[in-house]
Amino acid sequence: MASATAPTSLSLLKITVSSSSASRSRAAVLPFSYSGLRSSSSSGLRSLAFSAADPLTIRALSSSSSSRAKSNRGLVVSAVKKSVGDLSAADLKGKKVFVRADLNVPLDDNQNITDDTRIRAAIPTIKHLMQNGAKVILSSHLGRPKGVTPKFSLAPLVPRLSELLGIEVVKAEDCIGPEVEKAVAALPEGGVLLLENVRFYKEEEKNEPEFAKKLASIADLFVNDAFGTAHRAHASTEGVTKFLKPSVAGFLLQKELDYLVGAISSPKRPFAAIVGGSKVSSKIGVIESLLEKCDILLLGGGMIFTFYKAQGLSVGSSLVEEDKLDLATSLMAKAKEKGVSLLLPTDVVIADKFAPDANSQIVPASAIPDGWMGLDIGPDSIKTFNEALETTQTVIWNGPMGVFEFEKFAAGTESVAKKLADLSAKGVTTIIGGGDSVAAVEKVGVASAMSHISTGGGASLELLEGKELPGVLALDEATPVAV
Ligand SMILES: Nc1ncnc2c1ncn2[C@@H]1O[C@H](COP(=O)(O)OP(=O)(O)OP(=O)(O)O)[C@@H](O)[C@H]1O
Ligand SMILES: O=C(O)[C@H](O)COP(=O)(O)O
Repeated sequence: MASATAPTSLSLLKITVSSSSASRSRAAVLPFSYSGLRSSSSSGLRSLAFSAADPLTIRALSSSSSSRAKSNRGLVVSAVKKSVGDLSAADLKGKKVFVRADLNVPLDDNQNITDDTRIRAAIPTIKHLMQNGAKVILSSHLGRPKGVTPKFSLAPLVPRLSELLGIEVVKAEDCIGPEVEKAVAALPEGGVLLLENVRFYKEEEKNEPEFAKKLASIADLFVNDAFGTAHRAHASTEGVTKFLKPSVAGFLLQKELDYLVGAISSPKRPFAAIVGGSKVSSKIGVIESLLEKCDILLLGGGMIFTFYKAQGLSVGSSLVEEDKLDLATSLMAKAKEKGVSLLLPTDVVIADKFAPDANSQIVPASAIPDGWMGLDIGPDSIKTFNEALETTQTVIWNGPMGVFEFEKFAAGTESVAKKLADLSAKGVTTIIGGGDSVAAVEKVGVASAMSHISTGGGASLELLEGKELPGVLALDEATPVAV
């Protein structure tokens, strides 16, 4: 298997060149006005927690990013979004703020939270609002319920939220209606009311204006911090912006955009992308987008066998997408044309069946016997990948190198995770683009070492493909400032 990387695209940010300093926005100095990057060696979630106490720090440019800012001189980035950090204390004090977060966390059969990452990631914005005397009305979905479904209630989140916020969070039984209005009226400054799962209403996913209007009616302004749901045009992510002004980005949303768009749009070079996962078909957009940006592209995971086969190699019973052979050939040609160094694994760990206890052996990529399937990248590939990564200043990773869920085939993925942690400690910007690569990084215990770990699965993939996220697009534009 191989590794993969995440590309980036910038259709979200329309960049124009200007020589006039008067027309430069703040984004001309800070790469994008919705924030500046923190130190590349800081951990994503740790730095978020830090910025909760001092939200301005999220804007502070680290020494590593200041060189990037320099290279952006003369650029005006438009379509940038206003942030909660742009609002003054007077804008917030006593105001009812509708905060959309993505608190879609996994629960076990006993309704215990098995991973609270998304709750912790939402805390900085909520704390900032509390500290500024706002009344926080917190909204989220959980799962994909069809109507009111008790097992998808947000009630199990209340104790953890209360613990992290240091106050007693009040829970509403609904997300609209008279009871909610009463609870909002009783909310003190600095208080937090958690609304019930907004997807208990089918109108949420249909983005029905009347429903959005009802949600908006209980608040004065809107903060969207739900990065993981920003690719959905739903009533609580997009619809409410039509009824609430200002509508601004929260700190988590800012940070995700900083890394998944900002750090990749003008990276410290060399810039490597590692892309893995099961199928090339699900990563076409990401690979194509990354090829426009990166210097080195490392490929791993199940997708590499389609590339091998396209080159005429035998792949045994490895995962292959026969209808994507031409695509693999054209991606290789595109890499050449763009001057991107495309690295495919040179050896693989093969198995006689798809199982944790399969027999395994290491063979050159060109010597996979019939009846065997490649389930991980081999030691030579790991060495080559590590050497290539050693030269980089920015790395983005999306998708495991192999079937890391099986211990026997986890070495390639784990070595990439460890290598990125090492690089991070040396000041390289390391970005984990969501999905299984995040699980791998957590499994290895190096999550806190990375510059940024995305809280979005589908949202991060869409962003890396260069798609515009409706939940971001709908927010107010930042006011340009002369510099
Ligand atoms: N050689 C391989 N053969 C079969 N499956 C593989 C191979 N290498 C990796 N995989 C599987 O790919 C899966 C992850 O692929 P996927 O495309 O979902 O990547 P991802 O980046 O996690 O995507 P997402 O961000 O959408 O979750 C893992 O479950 C892993 O076991
Ligand atoms: O887990 C996610 O990716 C987000 O919470 C979005 O959930 P959804 O795919 O059900 O919209």
